[in-house]
Amino acid sequence: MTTQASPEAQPGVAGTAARTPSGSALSVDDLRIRYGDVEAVKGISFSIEPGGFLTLLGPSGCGKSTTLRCIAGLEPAAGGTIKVGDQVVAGPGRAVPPEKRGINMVFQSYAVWPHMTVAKNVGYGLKGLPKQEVADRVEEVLELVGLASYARRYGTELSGGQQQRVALARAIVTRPKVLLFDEPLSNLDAALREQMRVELLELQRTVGITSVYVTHDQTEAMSMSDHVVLLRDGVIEQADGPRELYRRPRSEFAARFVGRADILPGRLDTSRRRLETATGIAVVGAEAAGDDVPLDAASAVFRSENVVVGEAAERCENRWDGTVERVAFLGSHLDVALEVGGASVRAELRIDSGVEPGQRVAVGVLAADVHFVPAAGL
Ligand SMILES: Nc1ncnc2c1ncn2[C@@H]1O[C@H](COP(=O)(O)OP(=O)(O)OP(=O)(O)O)[C@@H](O)[C@H]1O
Repeated sequence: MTTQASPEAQPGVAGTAARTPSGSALSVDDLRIRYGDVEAVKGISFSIEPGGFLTLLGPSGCGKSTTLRCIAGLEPAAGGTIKVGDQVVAGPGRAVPPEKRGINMVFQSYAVWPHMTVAKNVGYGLKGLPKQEVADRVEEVLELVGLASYARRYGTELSGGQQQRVALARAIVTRPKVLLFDEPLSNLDAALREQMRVELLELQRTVGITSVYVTHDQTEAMSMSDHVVLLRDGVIEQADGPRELYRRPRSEFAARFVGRADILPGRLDTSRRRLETATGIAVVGAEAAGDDVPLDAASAVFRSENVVVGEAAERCENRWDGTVERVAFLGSHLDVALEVGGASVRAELRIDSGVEPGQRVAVGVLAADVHFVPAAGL
């Protein structure tokens, strides 16, 4: 498990196993959450500086939503501490109620009240404030989410994307310290989802609100976050900046979960830069494997888009003879399955590469694109 912030992690967010650093907008330290005998979250720690955008990413059941709900105060913590700014909102003998945490949450189901106008939906959380102030603040946020001209519409008269914007406006109008998002875009179709991703991030940057976002969609996580906390079975598998997580996954699980990876298990030699598979394929990397990688149970990892064939392979330190097994046309590229010395390698090739099933080709990968992780199962 890695909880170190990477050198290229953006300012604003830190994945860390250390005690809650001062100056964080939100910090979670050794958080544990139980459902009866089942420990759903097993001691996770991370923190976000003001204005940061952190994503909890992972497969179904890894504990993302449970963690988010616990931060919101909707689930009790069985151990550990949650702080919003300097205030402990959950900790030994302490559980601040959800409405007193200074946190708002945006859900997958927009929960927009159909019988109320957009303005009433958004202003609901401001009850008790002077009428004019409510009107001004509602107008201000509706402007921000691009719904200024929809104030008098009813919830039933809105599209899915517009409802999600209302939900967003309602969540920010009370000016919470932290905003939580639970898969907010998953009910939208692909095109709208992409558009909303951009809009949501722009809004987050404009308002500068500290955000925690839950998704199982790696594209969403990579494109929106300063920092990604990848969860697996209730523990942190890797906490890193999105680029670092993609370029340097620290495990086979992380490599497979984020992007498409080729993974060749084998033994490292003592230089820790050269691996040999059981079938005798040698794979060299530009950098030596880290100390956490056992010599006799390592895997070489590289991205499918970094695999080249034909003449381009001549430039690569890793050059193997291969056979094209399958070619699938995916619009933007070809997904090509290759057999290389008994191992399977996937390549993403240009659509004009001219490869055909059965063809013998030179297959290449630059050493700089290879790195080593512990073989799975350890
Ligand atoms: N109310 C509950 N009672 C018992 N177990 C629960 C409850 N809610 C969640 N769990 C269990 O806790 C674990 C984590 O669930 P959680 O919903 O946090 O996962 P998730 O990563 O958000 O998954 P998904 O993407 O499917 O929502 C799972 O094993 C789940 O079965």
